[in-house]
Amino acid sequence: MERIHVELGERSYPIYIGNSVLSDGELLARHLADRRILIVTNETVGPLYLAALVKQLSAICEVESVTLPDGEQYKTLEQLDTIFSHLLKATYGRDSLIIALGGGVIGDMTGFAAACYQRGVDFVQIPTTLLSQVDSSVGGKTAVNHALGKNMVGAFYQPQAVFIDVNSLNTLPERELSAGLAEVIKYGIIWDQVFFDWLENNVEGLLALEPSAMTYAIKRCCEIKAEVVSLDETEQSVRALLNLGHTFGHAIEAEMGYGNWLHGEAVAAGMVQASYVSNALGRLSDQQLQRIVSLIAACNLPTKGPKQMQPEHYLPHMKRDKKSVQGAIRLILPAGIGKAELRSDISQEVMIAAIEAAGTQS
Ligand SMILES: NC(=O)c1ccc[n+]([C@@H]2O[C@H](COP(=O)([O-])OP(=O)(O)OC[C@H]3O[C@@H](n4cnc5c(N)ncnc54)[C@H](O)[C@@H]3O)[C@@H](O)[C@H]2O)c1
Ligand SMILES: O=C(O)C(=O)C[C@@H](O)[C@H](O)[C@H](O)COP(=O)(O)O
Ligand SMILES: [Zn+2]
Repeated sequence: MERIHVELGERSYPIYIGNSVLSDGELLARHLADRRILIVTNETVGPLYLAALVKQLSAICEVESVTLPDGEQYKTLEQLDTIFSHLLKATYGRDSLIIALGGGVIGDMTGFAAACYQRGVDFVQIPTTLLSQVDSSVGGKTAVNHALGKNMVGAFYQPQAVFIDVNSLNTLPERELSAGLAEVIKYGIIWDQVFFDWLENNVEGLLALEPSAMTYAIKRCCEIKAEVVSLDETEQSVRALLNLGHTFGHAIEAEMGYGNWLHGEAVAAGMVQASYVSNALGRLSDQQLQRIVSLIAACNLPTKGPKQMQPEHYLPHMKRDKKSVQGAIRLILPAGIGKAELRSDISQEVMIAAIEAAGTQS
């Protein structure tokens, strides 16, 4: 069992990574005993993992569950209300604890519900997708979508603990595994060239769910995310680097209709588009650009934008991005491999040229 510490003063918490975390009664009891717990899950993950978790928890606490519909299109205020209604009808108090059992959609919504319910109750993340294990369960960004933009209504609200059971990936569809690898690659590009090199040499093992490769990748991503979040919890500076590819990617998700392009797929294409901007500025060599494109393609991820989107379709979304200042778009751009920078001096012409250079799907 691996344990990573997220250092945030009184909001610090552990991340546990292992292959039997969900059946480790002693570990769960350490964090959850004697609490009144509501598990939030969805109609796909519930049938797979809810019964086993409830069985463990029933021995140590009072537990109920609520099951939401599955999909990015349900990451809405309406579904949040379903959680609140359940909590209120069953008279959950401020001493309650909410568990997110699922991928990033369930994690982001449950975290936001926990931040809001009676002005804040404890919550724990049990992420079951690769993407949520390497990224969304850590760091306390919680939110729901708005028709006009991704994650536009939310809060920074940290969990009490994160329990990552690598075995849960065995039931994950291949497309979702690839989507998670997009955020894995992101860490290599923005922070750790050695990790990027390692990824190039271990793609096959990761796609085959080889346990030691997968556990290492999840651990390294959580270490990097914990380090970045500890330095800058509320994205005043360095945390913005975790947004590589997201200004373009969120535009794709919103424009294409939530759920049509998976978050990881949109981020993959967005990282390529951002890399073309860097290349045009002389901050990323042709060879480095090609390595990024090749690694993304090797993970069965898109390297080009959707054929339905012309460059001008991106811009209204990009202007609403949360990193924008007074309507000016700010981009995270690779500065070589293993390093990235926040740039606010990129003209829209350069952005459009990069989207065109990256290409659109045929
Ligand atoms: N808060 C953050 O820092 C952060 C970081 C990255 C992404 N996100 C958000 O996370 C979301 C994407 O998360 P995601 O990729 O996990 O998508 P998701 O939550 O939609 O899960 C993907 C699919 O896999 C299913 N699933 C989950 N676990 C499974 C399992 N073990 N076996 C079989 N099926 C399983 C889900 O039901 C869903 O159909 C987006 O909304 C994105 O904005 C947030
Ligand atoms: O944790 C962060 O910070 C991130 O930016 C991680 C991203 O992968 C994630 O998609 C996040 O939800 C995007 O944040 P947003 O502020 O652009 O909505
Ligand atoms: Zn993301």
